[in-house]
Amino acid sequence: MGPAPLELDAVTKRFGSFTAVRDLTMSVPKGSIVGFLGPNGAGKSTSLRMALGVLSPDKGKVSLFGAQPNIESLRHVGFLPEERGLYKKMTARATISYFARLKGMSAGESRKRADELLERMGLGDFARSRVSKLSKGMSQKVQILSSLAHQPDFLILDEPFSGLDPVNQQGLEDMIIEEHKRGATILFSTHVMEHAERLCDSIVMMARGRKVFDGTLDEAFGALGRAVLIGVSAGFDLDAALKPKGFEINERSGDIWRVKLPAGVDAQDALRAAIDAGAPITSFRPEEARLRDVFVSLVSEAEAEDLRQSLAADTARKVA
Ligand SMILES: Nc1ncnc2c1ncn2[C@@H]1O[C@H](COP(=O)(O)OP(=O)(O)OP(=O)(O)O)[C@@H](O)[C@H]1O
Repeated sequence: MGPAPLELDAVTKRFGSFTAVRDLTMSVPKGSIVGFLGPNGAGKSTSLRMALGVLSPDKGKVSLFGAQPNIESLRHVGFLPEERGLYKKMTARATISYFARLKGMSAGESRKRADELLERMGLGDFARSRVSKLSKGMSQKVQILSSLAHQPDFLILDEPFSGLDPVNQQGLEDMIIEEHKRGATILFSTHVMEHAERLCDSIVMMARGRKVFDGTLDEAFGALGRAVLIGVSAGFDLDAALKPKGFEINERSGDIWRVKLPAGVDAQDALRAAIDAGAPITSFRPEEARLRDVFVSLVSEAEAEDLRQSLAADTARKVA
């Protein structure tokens, strides 16, 4: 099986007194597609830079194919950086073939591969156009193709979907699936949950430099808990009616209430309890959890925890 493409073991990265990544442990197993999620500033790009050896961690250990990132292991990696940048005067074809050659492909092979990839991404007619003549989305596609032209074993894509329209986002999803079928392991960062939902085996979620979740999609939905949405006629207090029956309501939108389902209790039980309590029910729908909900819930928990810790630290300072 060989070593995992990537293992981060308790890595921490500080910039001055600011900790961008704190004690992050994660693993990207061979053959997986892992989504790396988190809001702006969560520490995703910093972690990916450490994975590639562009930044060194202040603490902890990075292992790329079983060793510290080095020239040999990096040949097997394709990387799309968050900061985009291509040589404006080069043609699309020359750009892709140049990056493939840097990673060891022969000149002839790299040109053939560039043509193939440009055709596949709908850019066949622009193969000989200079990058300066391409639209923003087109040059983004050229940059993505440049990262995978040498058929890497491990693809690390930092926000690959940003800057692409919905049709091209779909094209990129298809390409990621193809790369995976070819045998590549893939790690990509995003804050668009839908891509992760469709593509990933597992996800790692970050907030404020800390890992807040690491597991499969099913486990992520499990972390959120199940719920049912019950609509009642205006003015009825469903919370007051269901609380004595052991149900908890944490959200409400107009007259639609989100009733949490404790373990072992299903949606029908909540409906029955609401009817028994005399609720004038207008609608009933078991909630279909989305990754977006899990994300919002875990990120807000992490933010609340941060706030609690800083208030506690403030109080401790004042007392001292
Ligand atoms: N070289 C640096 N010097 C100082 N601070 C930095 C540096 N690089 C990143 N940071 C800070 O570290 C934090 C994490 O940044 P990072 O780019 O890793 O987040 P991210 O999760 O990739 O966010 P985004 O989705 O916005 O790209 C941010 O607050 C950022 O300002």
